[in-house]
Amino acid sequence: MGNTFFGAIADDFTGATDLAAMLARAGMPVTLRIGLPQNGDSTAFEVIALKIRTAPPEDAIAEARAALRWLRARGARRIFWKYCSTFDSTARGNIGPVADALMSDMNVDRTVHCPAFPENGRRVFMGNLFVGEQPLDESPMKDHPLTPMRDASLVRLLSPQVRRQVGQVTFPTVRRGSDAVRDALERPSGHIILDAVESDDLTTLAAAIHDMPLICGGSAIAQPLPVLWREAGAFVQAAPEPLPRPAPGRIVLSGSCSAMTRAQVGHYLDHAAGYRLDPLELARGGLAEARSWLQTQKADTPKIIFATAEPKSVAAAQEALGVARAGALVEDALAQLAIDARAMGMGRIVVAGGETSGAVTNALKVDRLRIGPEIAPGVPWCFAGDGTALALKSGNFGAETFFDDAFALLDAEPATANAAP
Ligand SMILES: Nc1ncnc2c1ncn2[C@@H]1O[C@H](COP(=O)(O)OP(=O)(O)OP(=O)(O)O)[C@@H](O)[C@H]1O
Ligand SMILES: O=C(O)[C@@H](O)C(=O)CO
Repeated sequence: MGNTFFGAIADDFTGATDLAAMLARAGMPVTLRIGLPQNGDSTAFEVIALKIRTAPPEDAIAEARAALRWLRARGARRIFWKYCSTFDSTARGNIGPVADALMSDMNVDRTVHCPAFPENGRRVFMGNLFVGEQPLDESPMKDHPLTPMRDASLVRLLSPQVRRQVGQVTFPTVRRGSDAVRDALERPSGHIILDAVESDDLTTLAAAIHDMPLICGGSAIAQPLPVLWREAGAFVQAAPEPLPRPAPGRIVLSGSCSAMTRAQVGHYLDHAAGYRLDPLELARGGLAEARSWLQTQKADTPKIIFATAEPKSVAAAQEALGVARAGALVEDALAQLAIDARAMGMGRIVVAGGETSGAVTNALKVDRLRIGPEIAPGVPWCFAGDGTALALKSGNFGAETFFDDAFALLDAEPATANAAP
């Protein structure tokens, strides 16, 4: 048995950094692994970033199971299946199929699902997921390039994906407090969706679920849990360590087409040099022009390379090339450009988009990240072994000024990993 207490399996890379940020906020020394770890060492809080959100369900299940085996072999007693706070999934999965598989392997007959992240406007009321003031299916998530969300009812979204029953603990019970939630969780087995409207509701829920072996959801429910585990003396906490100082060169690479990223890119282009990638042109002419453009740039001036586009233009590229090929062309391009940027001395790299972040971190051969200061709720600076700083931004996270906020924070930061709040 190893010394791991908490083990998370995240379905994409920005989701993994988001979860790691919440644990770091709670003062936890968290290690973020990119892909299934190949080596034997482990720490008390492990987050494994996979890239399985849109993979075929069989592949997603196989990878999640392998991650579970790795974590349990190191002693993990709490497993967290981290998916998107906007429940991003295709009709076939992978939220449900992976949750079912983890339940079977762990031999548990119930788990909870809590995607709510009130600080970022994701709220669950009577089992319906809201983004800001809009139901999920009326929010910009309806136009997501890979996982368009066309329903807001979590029961209806999850039921076709799972073999077990789907139940609910709704808002009136949550507002009656942790004991009421605990009582309500005694009865049903299967998948139980939890309502949460404000961050206080997450604290209520955490007190009711902190001893469950498997928790599924967004990152926010993870923030109130460590304090409860620490009070119970469940793990030994390591001291924070200083972080490296990355090379000052900087670049933003954006493959996210979310509404917020579009606003952030627009804002940054007011004062940064920009190069737009178009999947149709990439298919025709390859990447040479973009690489040449990058070579003309100075390392430490603000710059952005982006495929970020309006839904109409994304749809046109997808129609011509197919969804997967359009996505892969952009991801491969940004991955190669990240390699070029790092070779040019850009040690501060902001990536927008979960799939895009997966492609970039894989290309940079990053296998482990330490967690630094949080730029915006759910987006921390992360530090690779060679000192490169990466901020992996979920599509809809951050303010309009996010890219400037990110670099300003790093310019100012004395940098200690996982400092307690
Ligand atoms: N102009 C474009 N046309 C077609 N596809 C694009 C275009 N730009 C980006 N893409 C693809 O759209 C997908 C965007 O997914 P990604 O996960 O990177 O962003 P996101 O969904 O906004 O972020 P998150 O998952 O963190 O919310 C990627 O596969 C990307 O390659
Ligand atoms: O939960 C979220 O919204 C994010 O961590 C995410 O998963 C985006 O890909």
